[in-house]
Amino acid sequence: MNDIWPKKLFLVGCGNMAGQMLTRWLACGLDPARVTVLRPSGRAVADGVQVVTAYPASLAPGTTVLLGMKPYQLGDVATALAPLCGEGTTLLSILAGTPLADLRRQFPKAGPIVRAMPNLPVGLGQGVTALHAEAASSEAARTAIDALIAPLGLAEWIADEGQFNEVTALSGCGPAFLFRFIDALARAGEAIGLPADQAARMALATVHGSANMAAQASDSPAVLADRVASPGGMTREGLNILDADDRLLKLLTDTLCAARDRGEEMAQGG
Ligand SMILES: NC(=O)C1=CN([C@@H]2O[C@H](COP(=O)(O)OP(=O)(O)OC[C@H]3O[C@@H](n4cnc5c(N)ncnc54)[C@H](O)[C@@H]3O)[C@@H](O)[C@H]2O)C=CC1
Ligand SMILES: O=C(O)[C@@H]1CCC=N1
Repeated sequence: MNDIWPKKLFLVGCGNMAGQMLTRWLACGLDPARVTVLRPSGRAVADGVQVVTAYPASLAPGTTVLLGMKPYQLGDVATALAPLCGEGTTLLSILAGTPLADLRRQFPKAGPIVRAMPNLPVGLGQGVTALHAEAASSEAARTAIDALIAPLGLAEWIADEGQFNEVTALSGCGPAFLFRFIDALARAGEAIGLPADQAARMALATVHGSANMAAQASDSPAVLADRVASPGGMTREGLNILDADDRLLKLLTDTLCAARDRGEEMAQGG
């Protein structure tokens, strides 16, 4: 089998998100000896993965650098990291609201720069990662990134970088909205009289089973919803509440707009 992994992987920051990506890569066969993590705490990450608290003197050609810290730290990180990045360095950025042009300005000598927006379920191989590469990126660079991202779940190249904040709102932030929904479903069950722990278990299992079913069905979720609703039955009355004046649709549209708009602010340095 072809070696799908970068020769070396250098992670700048390994918190919630980058940590999930690394967990999955290691579970799928990435040799930990190829991985170095820079993290201020110096805390161990995984068996065999080198952790450093300062930048190395150089990066080997063929290194892929994952920018996994917070977006506002880009300037400080670039000051130390950019001199280490040459043509043989690929940069993969998961920084929300941070356009490729800003990254290129900070890393003028680096090789291909790819913007990625993963979400937390990548740790299970069930995530979504949106991708966008600079127009000048070679086919080989895109293929290498495809191979690296494939074990994480669904990968979607986004043709227009201008839509990156929209996809971030949908799939990057999406797990938080779904977690909130599961919690609200459980609390609503409690509000109508069910024991809290039982409602929590049943809400989670209902969402889990329904998501799995929707993923395997040939029909759309909209059609599946109607299939649950027996004519004249209970579900229809519930759907009527969600559907009245497009209530749920408007709520989610407002939710995505707010998240998207924050991405726009972050892109302006806010
Ligand atoms: N949490 C999520 O679901 C998602 C997060 N992202 C992006 O991932 C990035 C990280 O977010 P989280 O993992 O949520 O945050 P986090 O706070 O869990 O992780 C950030 C990590 O960076 C480290 N760090 C801080 N300063 C550093 C420095 N100067 N050099 C190297 N490492 C440093 C911190 O120790 C921390 O472990 C952000 O840019 C965010 O936009 C993208 C998609 C989803
Ligand atoms: O909240 C954030 O800014 C990041 C982007 C997507 C998920 N977390």
